[in-house]
Amino acid sequence: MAPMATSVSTTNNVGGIRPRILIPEKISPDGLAMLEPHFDVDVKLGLTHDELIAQIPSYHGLIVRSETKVTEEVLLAGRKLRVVARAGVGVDNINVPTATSRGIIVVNSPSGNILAAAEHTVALLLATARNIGRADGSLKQGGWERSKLVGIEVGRKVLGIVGLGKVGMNVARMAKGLGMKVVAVDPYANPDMARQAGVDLVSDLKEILPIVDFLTIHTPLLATTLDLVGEAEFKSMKKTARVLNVARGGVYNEAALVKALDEGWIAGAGIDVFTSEPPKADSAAGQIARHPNVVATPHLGASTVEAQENVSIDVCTQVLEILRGGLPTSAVNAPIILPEEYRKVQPFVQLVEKMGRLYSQHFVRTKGGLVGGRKFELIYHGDLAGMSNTKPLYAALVKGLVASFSESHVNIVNATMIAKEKGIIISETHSHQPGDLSYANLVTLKAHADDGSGEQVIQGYASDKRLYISKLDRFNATFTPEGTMIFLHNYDEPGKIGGVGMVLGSHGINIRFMQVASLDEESKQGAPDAVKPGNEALMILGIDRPVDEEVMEGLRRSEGVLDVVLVQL
Ligand SMILES: NC(=O)C1=CN([C@@H]2O[C@H](COP(=O)(O)OP(=O)(O)OC[C@H]3O[C@@H](n4cnc5c(N)ncnc54)[C@H](O)[C@@H]3O)[C@@H](O)[C@H]2O)C=CC1
Ligand SMILES: O=C(O)C(=O)COP(=O)(O)O
Repeated sequence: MAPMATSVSTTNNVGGIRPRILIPEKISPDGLAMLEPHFDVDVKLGLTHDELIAQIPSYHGLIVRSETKVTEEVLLAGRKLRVVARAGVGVDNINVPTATSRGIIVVNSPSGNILAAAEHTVALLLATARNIGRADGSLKQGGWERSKLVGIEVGRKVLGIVGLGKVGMNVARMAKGLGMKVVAVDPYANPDMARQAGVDLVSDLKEILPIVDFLTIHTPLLATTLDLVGEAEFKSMKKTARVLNVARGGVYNEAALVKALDEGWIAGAGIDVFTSEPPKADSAAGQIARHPNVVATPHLGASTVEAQENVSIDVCTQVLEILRGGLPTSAVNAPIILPEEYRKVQPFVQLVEKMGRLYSQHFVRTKGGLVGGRKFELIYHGDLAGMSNTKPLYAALVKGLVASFSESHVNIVNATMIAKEKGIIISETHSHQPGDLSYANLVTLKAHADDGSGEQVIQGYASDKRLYISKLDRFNATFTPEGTMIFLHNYDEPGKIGGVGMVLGSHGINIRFMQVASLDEESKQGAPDAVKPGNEALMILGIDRPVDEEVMEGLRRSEGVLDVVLVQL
């Protein structure tokens, strides 16, 4: 079938790069309307896996439900991808480890559809108890079967729940409302919440299997939950028991379920999800879907108008935020950071990244040092010292440090992994010393070298959203780290500025700003005779464009110049 393409918006931004978002599944328009003004949103339903791989390279965002398999191949082909959004809960159709290693943020909507899923579970519970599917089918075929379709009541019956998470807990409350006794197994559940909901929490699935009249599983599909209920488990259940699955195909072993139904080990099942969707006719899943004692639905748990609106708005809000450089509220592969925390830390994210770039270009060139294999210390002073979630700052430092020598796209998702790969060790210190408060928020970056080249220091602060570097190694300065800059280490003698101005002027290079930073007090006193004690300075020049080696050589040859470094920030 040819893919159906609907371009919700195709206009481009002035100046070109307008992020593109691909949507290969039906997503409620409520969220998409938020994206249209900012991005090119292409809804292309019915793409095959190969078509998805062919199309993904030009997209920055991908929004899916459960049908699209976001495999390693798709993620590797998605060279521009920044975010994969799952408009729902389960991310088992997304290769999250690959996304993480590529720095792609995976977001979901953890609670937008849980009420829908819980209600669908209850719908299947009652449908299996009262043979609703068969009765409806028979009547539509012209039948009028009453005695064959006698059901059972659910009130006063025992419901076993495996996985007392968001969906499981909602099912528990609804079942209590139906007058059921509820028992649950979940090693990570909150016992107080269970008690308050009137649920008996037990530690072992084996304990509840012989006593339940209905069993429902609400765990994600993990290695530990695959085939949670197999032949042995079905055999230990009451012959009158019914099982429900609105979680994921595979938590009940499908072949064992067919056997349990055929052999009469249990009485029936209500199944919404299958190991392969749609189930293949000759597979166990297909047999389940067709079985007369099964009420089957085609993965409809989240398919309500309300749930689809919720999940669409939830994930589109996050996609918007991420593609504008912000952070999501429910990333599957990134730490959670609250919006107000992020607003506070945001200017420092830029500052710390610049400090990392400055380090890797300035110190590595002047001292012949290394970035990889080094130990760095980030020290937060003033108000920043009180921040508990400094993960964005950590990530920004890794990004700044590796930007000059690596193609890696570093972000909050993969920063720890990339730092580890490069042998960069970063410790963070929250300094509460009163002496630190010359600025409200100050960050110090220290690099400790094992090779004897000493300790390097960069200090900076942000004020009114402007960034400043206030110390570079032994020099006190105040400059804005941006654009192309030349750092010229020289003897502090008259005539230096004129000489440098002449060299740059003769090559037609404009100086945006210039500053002479002097040695800090401690260094003035301790300076060795060879460098004329207290007589060193660091000239910092902001220039309007990158310069070539000839200009740099000209500067190096100028009288009294010790060292010249070109830095791009
Ligand atoms: N059919 C559908 O359309 C929908 C299906 N779902 C699926 O429902 C499932 C549950 O979703 P939520 O409740 O939102 O997840 P959740 O993460 O809130 O809850 C899962 C619970 O399972 C528990 N658990 C994990 N391993 C366990 C084990 N071995 N034994 C017992 N408990 C275990 C966890 O402690 C957690 O409390 C997911 O697989 C999700 O994809 C969710 C929405 C719609
Ligand atoms: O949210 C989930 O986990 C679901 O299974 C819902 O899947 P869907 O978005 O309806 O394809």
